[in-house]
Amino acid sequence: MGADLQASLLDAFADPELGSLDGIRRTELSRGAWIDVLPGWLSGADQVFERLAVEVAWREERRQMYDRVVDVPRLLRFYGEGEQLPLPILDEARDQLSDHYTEELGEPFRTAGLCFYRDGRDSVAWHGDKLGRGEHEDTMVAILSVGEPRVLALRPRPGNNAGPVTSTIRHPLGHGDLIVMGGSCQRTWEHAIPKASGRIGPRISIQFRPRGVR
Ligand SMILES: O=C(O)CCC(=O)C(=O)O
Ligand SMILES: [Fe+2]
Repeated sequence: MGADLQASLLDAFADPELGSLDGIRRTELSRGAWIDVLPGWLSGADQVFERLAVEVAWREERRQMYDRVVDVPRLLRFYGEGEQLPLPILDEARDQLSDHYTEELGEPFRTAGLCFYRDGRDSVAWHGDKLGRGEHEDTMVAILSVGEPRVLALRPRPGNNAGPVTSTIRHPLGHGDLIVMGGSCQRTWEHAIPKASGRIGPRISIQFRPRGVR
């Protein structure tokens, strides 16, 4: 049996567990934005994916796009402040992130937004999480990814005399990986999960945010 297959079979039975955040690595972008990345933060991620896929009351949403109403191309569930999260490991993840970033962020992570990408046709268009404070203040959005690896793309926000967009970053997010977008990232940069072609399995993203950021 190959080592990869053996590891994935073991993972299928393992209870979920978070590693230390000490090994997280920062990349400075521009204009005060940065990303911190830690591959494989969550082990036993198979169980987390399976349970979230089945147990969460996923919602389809529709949004006004210019003169039409269109389906949002992913399923959603938002857990506001104080709402019970679907799995204890998500409380652990939020609390560990709050501890790790306490000095730099100055407040805890409080909400959890979940997205379910059913296949490669599901996506998120370019945006910053700037409903609320992200538009004016530095903040952080931490994303834990489980399931099919998908690319998180980042680019400087167009306009503001930003010049041509030459610096799109395509960051692959795999099963159990963590990325934290920080500093001015929500207002000076944008991010997206582009559509993907080929046989793309489902992915669930868990985004932790402080109060008033969305
Ligand atoms: O799926 C992701 O990792 C990103 C989702 C996202 O950007 C959002 O919901 O604001
Ligand atoms: Fe976002």
